[in-house]
Amino acid sequence: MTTHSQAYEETTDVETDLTQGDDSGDSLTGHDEYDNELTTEGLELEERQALRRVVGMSTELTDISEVEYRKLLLERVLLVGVWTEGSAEDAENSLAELKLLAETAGSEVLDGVIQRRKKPDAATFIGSGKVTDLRNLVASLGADTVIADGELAPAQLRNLEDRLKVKVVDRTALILDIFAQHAKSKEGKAQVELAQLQYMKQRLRGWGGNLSRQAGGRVGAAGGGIGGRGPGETKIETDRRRINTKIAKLRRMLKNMKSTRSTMRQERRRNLVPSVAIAGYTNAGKSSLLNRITGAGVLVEDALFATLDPTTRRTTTADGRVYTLTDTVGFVRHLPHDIVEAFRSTLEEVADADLLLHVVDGSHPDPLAQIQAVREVLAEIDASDVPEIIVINKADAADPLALAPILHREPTAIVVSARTGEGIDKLRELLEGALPQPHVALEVLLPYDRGDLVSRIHSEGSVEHLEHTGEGTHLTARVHPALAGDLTPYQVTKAS
Ligand SMILES: Nc1nc2c(ncn2[C@@H]2O[C@H](COP(=O)(O)OP(=O)(O)OP(=O)(O)O)[C@@H](O)[C@H]2O)c(=O)[nH]1
Ligand SMILES: [Mg+2]
Repeated sequence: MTTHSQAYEETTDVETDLTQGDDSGDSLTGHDEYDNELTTEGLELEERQALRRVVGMSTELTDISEVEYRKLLLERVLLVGVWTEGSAEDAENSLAELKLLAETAGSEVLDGVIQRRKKPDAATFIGSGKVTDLRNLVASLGADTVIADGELAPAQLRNLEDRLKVKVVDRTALILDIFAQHAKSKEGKAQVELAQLQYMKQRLRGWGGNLSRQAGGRVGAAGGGIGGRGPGETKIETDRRRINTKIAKLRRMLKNMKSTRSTMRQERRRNLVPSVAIAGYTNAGKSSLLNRITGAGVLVEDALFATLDPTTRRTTTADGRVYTLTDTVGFVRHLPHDIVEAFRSTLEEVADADLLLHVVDGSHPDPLAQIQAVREVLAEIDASDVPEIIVINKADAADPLALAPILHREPTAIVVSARTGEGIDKLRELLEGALPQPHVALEVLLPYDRGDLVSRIHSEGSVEHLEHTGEGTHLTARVHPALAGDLTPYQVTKAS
């Protein structure tokens, strides 16, 4: 018997009953078998309460341009998951992560329940009989929102809201909400808004269906004008049109921003400055690592998705070669596709890098799953071919025994702690060795009045040997072709 007491201190009988058994539900055929598992003793008394109208339900889209939807106002939430595959522990980890996400979004998690099913119910996500029990639980806890650990189809969302009588939100909407709260730059905000609108557009039917009923006989939406009034369907059509217009506008805006960004990138390319991107699961310590390596003061927070805007810092190798290090948005399991799509231009930073520091939280209960999830996103943004160094962070907090399986799977991984500095020197060494080497190897003798060229070799190339002689500075180095051109007059011999 497994319980969720780890993640949810206030574990109820409900969830323990739902997590019986220890492997995938092969023997389970239909949802009816589950309908009596949820024990609800003592909940009958709450029956009447369950039907009460919960404050904060009204989420009618009055003005699309405000993306009202962004303000989910999740307050007292109940989490619900469907455990379809993997171990009980995996299912619990997933719900524990959902709890972190919900808290990051600013809500108070009252409880979490998991139902063991072969697959989510097509109509109601959890078994249809379970919905009644869930409604009782919602009522007894006084929850105002239910968050489903997955992506709900519009019909599932509508059905659940109808029956639970509280707002229902899925994992995707929750992540979008966090992104909306954290986006700071103009580009970041536009990207999130685009993702939200796309998500909302697909669900307009579901939301609209509920909303038109909620709106009752009210006349039209504010700003809707003559065309905006009338029955729900018409309003949905109006909303859809407005959303499409807004989406097109955001796309244009982002396209312009993207070209600025790629100009900046091209500039770096032209100067042949190697670029290193720090990628990894959210909260793995990417920003901390950037700070530790470069001394940058990037925001570090024990929150998911603290960083949405990529920060690039120039720094130098031990031998003075300049490279850039970019901190990026964190990844998460099932990162909503709309987000990946919207953040594509930001994520191109990763795909375009010469080297990837893939940061993993060594103190996390399931670091290998994190690595897997990150690699899935990397593949989605065509970054699978970028050379990668796996950096297992938080060594100070991790159980050394827990690190063994990761090192076994990823033998070239390096263990560090951005907090204590452990392993950082070794990481720098590894990183510097993995930077692309300039192609042209040469040997030059530079007169002492050409100190400018000596410093260029240091910052743009890599010095293999340096000696001060009577006639000037004698250097063997590798440099990029443009610099090699400038050095030709001083060349002693030329290797290939
Ligand atoms: N114990 C320990 N905690 C760490 C270490 N590195 C980072 N942290 C903590 O982990 C949390 C997340 O760190 P961040 O650097 O913000 O992580 P991030 O990967 O940038 O997170 P997002 O930007 O939210 O995706 C913070 O509370 C850090 O203090 C470490 O080496 N050891
Ligand atoms: Mg960060």
